[in-house]
Amino acid sequence: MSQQHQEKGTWRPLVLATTVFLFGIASGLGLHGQRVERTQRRLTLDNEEAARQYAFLAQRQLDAYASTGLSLAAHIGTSNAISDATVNAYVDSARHFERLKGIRAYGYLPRLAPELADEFEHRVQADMPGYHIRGKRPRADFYYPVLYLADPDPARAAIVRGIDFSIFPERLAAIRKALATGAPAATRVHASVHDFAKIPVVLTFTPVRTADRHVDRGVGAGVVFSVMRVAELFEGIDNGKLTRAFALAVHEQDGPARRLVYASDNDAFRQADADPAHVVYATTLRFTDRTWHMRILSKPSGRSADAFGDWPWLTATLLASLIAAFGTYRLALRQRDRRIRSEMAQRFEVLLDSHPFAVYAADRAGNFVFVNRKMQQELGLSQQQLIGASSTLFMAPSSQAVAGAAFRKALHGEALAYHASVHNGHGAEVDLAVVLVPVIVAGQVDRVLGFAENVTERKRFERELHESREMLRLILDTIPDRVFWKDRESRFIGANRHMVDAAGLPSAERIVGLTDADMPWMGAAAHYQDEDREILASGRSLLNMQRPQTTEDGEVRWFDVSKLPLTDDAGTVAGVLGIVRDITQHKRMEEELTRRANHDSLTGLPNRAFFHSQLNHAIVRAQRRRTGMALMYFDIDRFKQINDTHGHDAGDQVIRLFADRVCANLRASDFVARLGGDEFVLIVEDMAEPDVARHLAGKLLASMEEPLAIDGQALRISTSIGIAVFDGTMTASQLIKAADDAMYEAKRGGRNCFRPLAR
Ligand SMILES: Nc1nc2c(ncn2[C@@H]2O[C@H](COP(=O)(O)OP(=O)(O)OP(=O)(O)O)[C@@H](O)[C@H]2O)c(=O)[nH]1
Repeated sequence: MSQQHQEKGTWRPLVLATTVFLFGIASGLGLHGQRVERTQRRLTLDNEEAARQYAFLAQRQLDAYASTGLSLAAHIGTSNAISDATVNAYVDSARHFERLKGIRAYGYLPRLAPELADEFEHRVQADMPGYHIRGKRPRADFYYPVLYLADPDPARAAIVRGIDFSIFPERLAAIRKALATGAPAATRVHASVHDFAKIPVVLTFTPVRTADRHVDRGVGAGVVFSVMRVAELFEGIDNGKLTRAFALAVHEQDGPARRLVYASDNDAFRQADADPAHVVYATTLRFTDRTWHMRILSKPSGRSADAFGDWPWLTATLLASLIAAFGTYRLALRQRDRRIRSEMAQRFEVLLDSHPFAVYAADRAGNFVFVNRKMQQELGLSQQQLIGASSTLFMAPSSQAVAGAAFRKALHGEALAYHASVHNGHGAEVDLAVVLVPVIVAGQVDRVLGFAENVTERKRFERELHESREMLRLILDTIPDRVFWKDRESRFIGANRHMVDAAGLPSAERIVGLTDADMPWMGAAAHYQDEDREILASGRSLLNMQRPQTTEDGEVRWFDVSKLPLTDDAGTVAGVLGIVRDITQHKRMEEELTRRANHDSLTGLPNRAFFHSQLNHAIVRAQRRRTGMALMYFDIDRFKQINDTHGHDAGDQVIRLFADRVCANLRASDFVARLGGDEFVLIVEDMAEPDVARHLAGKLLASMEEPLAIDGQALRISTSIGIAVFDGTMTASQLIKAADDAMYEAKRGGRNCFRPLAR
């Protein structure tokens, strides 16, 4: 921000505050003048409501008068009789008239034709002695004498007076109107006729219909009347509160002359006409057939405002202006800060809007106050839908706790990162890596900025990679081979379970970094590392190398080892993959097969095939070493007879025992083989002289002298031996033939002897 900006920003609050102070003082003084008036107006408003209520009460009271007259008329209409009892009943039933404020008297005026007046008087006198109708008008159509009269004043108890009400024109007009309309009618306000004080009254007449045969049926038997003092009526409303608080003026509304019905005082009456502004409330009151205009006026307060005498007000004004000025100063400062912040926020928002990450800002309550375009894309919702919404609203249930905890920490000023899953507007789950940064303003975290990277794809890839690694590990651990892989320095990087077991390690992790020198086969480590180096250098595999290995128990086991180069993405050899298969079992089977192929199953001695290869080797050795070598051919004499006499099994036993006796006489270097049947051959090497062969043949002959024990029987056998001594040039066939021929010589010579060296 520029220097000019700062100065402008600093002065502005001061100028504003001073203006507010001066304006406050001026307004305070100005307002003071209006205060009284305002107070008055307020009072007026209050009063208007009160006046409205008073008017309502007045109307209710008037309605009560009218309805009481109607109910009394109904009573007389149903029980038209003349007796003390009926008078008493009438008085009792009419008691409720007495509760009405201002009722002076009420009673019944029968409608009486003049020609029936005498009869009527006579009939009434029977029950009420002395009854006499006074004031009868000459030539009148009807008389309206008082028959019943009641007075709420205890001093003026119920009396019966025979005065004819129709002598008063005012009353006669109202009576006629009531009878003509069938509804209550009232006189205008007039002075009481008999009262000395001439108090203004209104008389109400309510028509009575009766079935009496002395009066016109259906027209009206007469009227119920009541005398009401209007002043008492209005002053009695709300127990006189009305006339204490207000001035009241009521006028008759019908007719050109506005006759005054009631005025609470002369001033009020005059004021109402002179200054309508004093009228708080004006309304019309309906009373039977009459309409009254009522005006309720405010009474003058009598107080006047003193502009400079009201020190508390002025002090308050000064104080208020000072407070307002101070408040304005603070507010202006805050607004300036807010404006600066808002400008900065706007700049930030422009920057953040194009940020490659989803960026948002949340207020202290966790509601979004800003979301950038990427954020809207990630959640699939518009800015309008997101602003104001709770940031936890979109969290997957599994992430709510971690996200909530992170947000609370951020509110304490901590910047932190976490992973969370959210549900976007399309219902899909999105994995986010979120970094929360608290935005601190005036020492307090104002809002929290969130930077969220969509890691859904990455997490899916990691998950798949993990799964495929797990699968690979499972496969590697399942196959019976040992598998390992090494780096360029021949250090193990990994191995399967069999390899780890063979290495005597507790887990696959422990093999990482070790070399063959750390393994139980450390003696072969140098050799193995040479192989590794060769593969790393050449890039070629070394396949199916079979090698024995002696275990810690001393057992020799055979392994088939293949080593292959491991290449990296660039095709460079980066390590060695080794697959080691334990072929001990296979090896043993192979040896067994070889042994079986080269040995005779009956005696366990080498067979003919083995003999031939051995003979060739012996010839080569004899020639090379120039040592003596002889071949002996021999069989059991007359073996056929043994078979024939003792059976083939016994023959087999003889062959086995014969072979044992032969072997018992041989040196380790001698090679004996069974050619088949009872035929055997013996290769004698490294002979110092030809006599060695003769000597050996003699030993063999002698060894047969002891009878064999066959099936509990002693069996004598002998052998005939043909000896051929290698002359240094003979082939194997020549040597065999010479030995064979010599053996036949021995046979011919009588058996149990050897040829040709026998002497
Ligand atoms: N029990 C048994 N007999 C065999 C076996 N192989 C061959 N033979 C018999 O061995 C006998 C060999 O007889 P020869 O060698 O021809 O005659 P010999 O009776 O031994 O008489 P000389 O050799 O002239 O002394 C034959 O009867 C064969 O059937 C064998 O594995 N077991």
